[in-house]
Amino acid sequence: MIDSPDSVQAQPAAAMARPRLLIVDDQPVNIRALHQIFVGDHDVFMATNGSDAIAFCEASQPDLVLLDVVMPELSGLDVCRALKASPATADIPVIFVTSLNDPEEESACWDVGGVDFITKPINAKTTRNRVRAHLTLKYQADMLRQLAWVDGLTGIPNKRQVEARSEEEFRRCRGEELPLAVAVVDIDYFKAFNDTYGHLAGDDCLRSVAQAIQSSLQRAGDFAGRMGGEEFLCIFPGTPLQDAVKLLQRVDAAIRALQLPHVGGIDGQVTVSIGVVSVVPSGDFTMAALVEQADRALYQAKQQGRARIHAGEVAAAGMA
Ligand SMILES: Nc1nc2c(ncn2[C@@H]2O[C@H](COP(=O)(O)OP(=O)(O)OP(=O)(O)O)[C@@H](O)[C@H]2O)c(=O)[nH]1
Repeated sequence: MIDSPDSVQAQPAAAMARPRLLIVDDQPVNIRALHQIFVGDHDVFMATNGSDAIAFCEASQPDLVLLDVVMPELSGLDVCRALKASPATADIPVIFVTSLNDPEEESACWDVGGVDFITKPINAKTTRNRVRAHLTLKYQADMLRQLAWVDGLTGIPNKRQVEARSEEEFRRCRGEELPLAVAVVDIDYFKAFNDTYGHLAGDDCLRSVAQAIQSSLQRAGDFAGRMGGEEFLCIFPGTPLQDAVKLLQRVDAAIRALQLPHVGGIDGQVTVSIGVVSVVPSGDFTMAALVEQADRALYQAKQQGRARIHAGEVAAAGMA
């Protein structure tokens, strides 16, 4: 089962090459023993208390944590619980390193989300193999998540991810009575671009446009993805129509700034047409209907000459 994404972007596939381990123990002598086992082929980081461990995980996302159970202030159980509660750190596997020989304590380690145990005094070979097995599982889960949610060509969210997240935002905006703006961004005369410059150049163009769109969305909550072909969808939660148009002018400017030549295009360069609508979701109105209205607005932008933004009226729902 692959989790629904908070935000899944392309990740470097080299994660397994030199995994990043965090060792957490209040006793430096224990840290040293584990450090020796892994330092040759892992990047090893160390923390001597729970707060530092949590802060490190949030900031640096290690591939795996080796966590002592008994520590002053925050115990290993507290640390693991905190990591699992935060979407940013929930997927980091935690292996407990424990000298406890108590079934109840052992059970508590599973309950807070640990993936395995290593008992002290540690056996170097067992420790190595346990860590390797869990790193492999983590790597495979990351790969699956990426394949499922990230567009292979451009590295931005794919249609499935956009649909999952936009449904979530739609429900949230309906609950909070906020406007939700949706825009369809479509490259102009892209067939002619492919015909003139070739399919590989077309792929490069798609990657550049995707990155330009992505980097011009800066507000938390705004997101974009590739819906297929040369079409992208942008979602702006909590945004009335006129504000969405301003945000899209930035998107449009970022794409023009690429100055990608296109002899069959508008002004001799790659441009996009954009259709945008915004609505405070209510009643039976659906996300699919909102996207359909944005598509209609895109059609208008194409009809009016391309290389422009058309702000559409939303039928059958109050305008935002
Ligand atoms: N290089 C490349 N081309 C693609 C990809 N996906 C779709 N296309 C091409 O995108 C083109 C889209 O063409 P049309 O739908 O006719 O639209 P257009 O030529 O952009 O015309 P307008 O949208 O009306 O301005 C087709 O030629 C597809 O083959 C892709 O992944 N890579």
